[in-house]
Amino acid sequence: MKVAKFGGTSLASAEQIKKVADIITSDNDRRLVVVSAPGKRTDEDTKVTDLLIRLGETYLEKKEAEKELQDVVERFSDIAAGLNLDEDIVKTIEDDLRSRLSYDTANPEQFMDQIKAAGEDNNAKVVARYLQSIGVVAEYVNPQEAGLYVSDEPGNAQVLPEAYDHLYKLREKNGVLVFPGFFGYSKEGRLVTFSRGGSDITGSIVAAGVQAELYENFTDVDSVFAANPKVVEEPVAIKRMTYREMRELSYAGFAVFHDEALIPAFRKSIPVCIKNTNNPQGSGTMIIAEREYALNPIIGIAADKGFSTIYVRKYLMNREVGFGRRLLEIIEDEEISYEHIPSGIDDTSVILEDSQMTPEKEERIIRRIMDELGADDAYIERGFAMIMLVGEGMHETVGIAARASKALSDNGVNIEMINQGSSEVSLAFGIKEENVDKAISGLYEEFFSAKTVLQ
Ligand SMILES: Nc1ncnc2c1ncn2[C@@H]1O[C@H](COP(=O)(O)OP(=O)(O)O)[C@@H](O)[C@H]1O
Ligand SMILES: N[C@@H](CC(=O)OP(=O)(O)O)C(=O)O
Repeated sequence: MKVAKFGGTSLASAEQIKKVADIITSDNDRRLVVVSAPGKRTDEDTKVTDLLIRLGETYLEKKEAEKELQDVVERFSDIAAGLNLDEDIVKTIEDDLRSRLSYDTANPEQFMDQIKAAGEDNNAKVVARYLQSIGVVAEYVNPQEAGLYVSDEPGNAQVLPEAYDHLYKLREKNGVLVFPGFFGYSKEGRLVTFSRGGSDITGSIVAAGVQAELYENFTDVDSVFAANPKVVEEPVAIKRMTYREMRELSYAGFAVFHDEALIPAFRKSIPVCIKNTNNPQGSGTMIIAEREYALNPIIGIAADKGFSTIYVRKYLMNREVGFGRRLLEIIEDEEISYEHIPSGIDDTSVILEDSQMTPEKEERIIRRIMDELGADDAYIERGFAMIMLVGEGMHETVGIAARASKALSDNGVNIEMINQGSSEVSLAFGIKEENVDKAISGLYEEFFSAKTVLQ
């Protein structure tokens, strides 16, 4: 049994859904299909999930959002018409959206989860109905009935261990099962969504649950490339990479696969294949436990913006027992997580995602560092990007850091921070956001060439 997940771009229109149906029917092992909400049809378009967020937020603010509701209905109505489905399905979707709006708004995050999940839930029903209409034995699967249990953290659900045994029972069902991505249910029966892009996570959990032979993740590119194709022109395609490499690269900015999606498949040793809905014959990228890395120690370069640094200086910091713990406690008290802590003798920096910081938090953190830790200086700098060089062969290859630093300096990029992960599968550089594109291009030229073949 294979699990095939189709992303928003693969389901953005009736035309795309027809391609998806062809892919499903061309392989009898593709029995479990996980779907996202309809995504962008063009670069300027809006994803249905974003339309739903607009709907929910407008409703919370004004207790009315008819225009925003109709925008969502229209997307599904276009799709239903293009697939020659009965009009009644559009009416059912509209009723479903209205009933979600009547959910209790006392907890806005729980309310928003109800609304956001409507994209995947209704799209799964549309896809199942279309498959039936072309003669495929297919059915929609309700994630609650299937036992996809998750923690009760709105917008950031984590799968609960017991979910896997429940999901295993899906193997007993016949035909093609269409499973909505992006959300599960708490043990108390509340709908909870994963973080954005989370249908990849559903696919991986379901693949682990049914112990699939393969988890196929269909998107809009032929493979995972060594660098973001929007930054580097025609980057080399990665044929094979390890779970660790993909995890690091997706964490560091490869938007093609959610960084939390690998773990369930990895734990059950299920290979993952990234493929293109618009070119399903292509071999795609296989993500597996091990690869031969002698020829290609580095497999990819990723970058992500939106980081800030809390810089702290105190003379003899290195001699002070418990300084690091007390610094992190101050950050923990503000419910902020951190990414890296590069340190010197008398100074340290805590690098974190800027989106977690507010002016009030910033003010409290700096004041406490000065007052409680007796720091000589403390301030926050914004506008950093993290560049990550990733490859299993890094730990056995001399000179990678030197080559990377030279490539950055040759391109006029100042390095603000360097951090080698303990696993030695990645090397991170902190740089100013405005330098990201030239840093990626410079590193790409240093480690890859037009002739590079990533085995
Ligand atoms: N290194 C990379 N390799 C391939 N695609 C990448 C890479 N980095 C970023 N991307 C982007 O990821 C996009 C696919 O992810 P996403 O839009 O989430 O797809 P989906 O809608 O299928 O879930 C591609 O269109 C591509 O622009
Ligand atoms: N639709 C959700 C979940 C998802 O995974 O979407 P996509 O497959 O289009 O990245 C989102 O936009 O966040």
